[in-house]
Amino acid sequence: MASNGQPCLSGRGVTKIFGFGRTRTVAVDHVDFDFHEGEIVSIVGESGSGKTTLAKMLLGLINVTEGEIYFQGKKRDLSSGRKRREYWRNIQAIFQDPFSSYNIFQKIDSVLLDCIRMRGGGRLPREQKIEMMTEACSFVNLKFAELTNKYPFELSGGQMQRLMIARIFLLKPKILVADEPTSMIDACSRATILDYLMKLRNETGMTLIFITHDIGLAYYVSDTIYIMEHGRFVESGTADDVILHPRQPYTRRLISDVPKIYEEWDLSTV
Ligand SMILES: Nc1ncnc2c1ncn2[C@@H]1O[C@H](COP(=O)(O)OP(=O)(O)OP(=O)(O)O)[C@@H](O)[C@H]1O
Repeated sequence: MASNGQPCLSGRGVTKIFGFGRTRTVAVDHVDFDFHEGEIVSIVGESGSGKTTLAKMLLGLINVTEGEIYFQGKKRDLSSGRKRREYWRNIQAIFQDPFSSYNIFQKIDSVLLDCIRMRGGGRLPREQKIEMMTEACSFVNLKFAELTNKYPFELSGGQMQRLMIARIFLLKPKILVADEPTSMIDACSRATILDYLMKLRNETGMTLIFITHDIGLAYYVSDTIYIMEHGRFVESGTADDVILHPRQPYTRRLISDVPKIYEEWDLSTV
């Protein structure tokens, strides 16, 4: 594990209830967690298990009904606009649909300049900003010079996700929540995106939280895995512990849906 052992984001009894009476849904039910600095964590569960709701609470996009979230050891306080903006400097997200992640009227230059501004670099000389944007694009193998004056929708889905990672490269948050970031792109781009995310973690030491239904992907990328069923964490531990020695029937079922998850591929039979 690349973690240095300090919990960066923790939760105790974190719960989210939507609606009242007959429409009442307990989407996340008293979950406890400790995500450490530099750690890659996956939260794995089937559709409707509460993963996205938990991700939104981590990001401070929706309120917690019950329980507490701690950021760097202190109770998280999002009670004012200033505190929320400060928190969002530290935690960022990549969502599954790159097409809906951009404002269609905003050119790529402006998307990246916003990130520099958010990091306090708004008054830097133009040449320095261009240098920073060029570096961020080349980190994900995009050429900034070819992107200026273009709109994100002129890129492919895979290129848009890479641009998302270039944004994160500029923003350098302490925590990145990636909610099914590869589910809408082809298999080849998927491996590339995962590799860039891991490279980014290695270079910046950020905590990476993957939200996914894909336990195979979780095993490939994670230090730690949390298994979510009906809003609860039913099992958690190192990726090897959870995948090689699953204790819960639910985990075993998720694993059995991915044949040969941890066996070597025998290409001689193909
Ligand atoms: N805004 C909302 N209002 C009411 N119920 C909601 C709301 N958002 C989510 N839910 C319910 O909470 C439960 C958990 O949903 P959530 O989207 O968190 O699951 P998920 O594991 O992310 O699923 P998926 O993988 O399909 O995105 C579901 O029963 C869902 O219907």
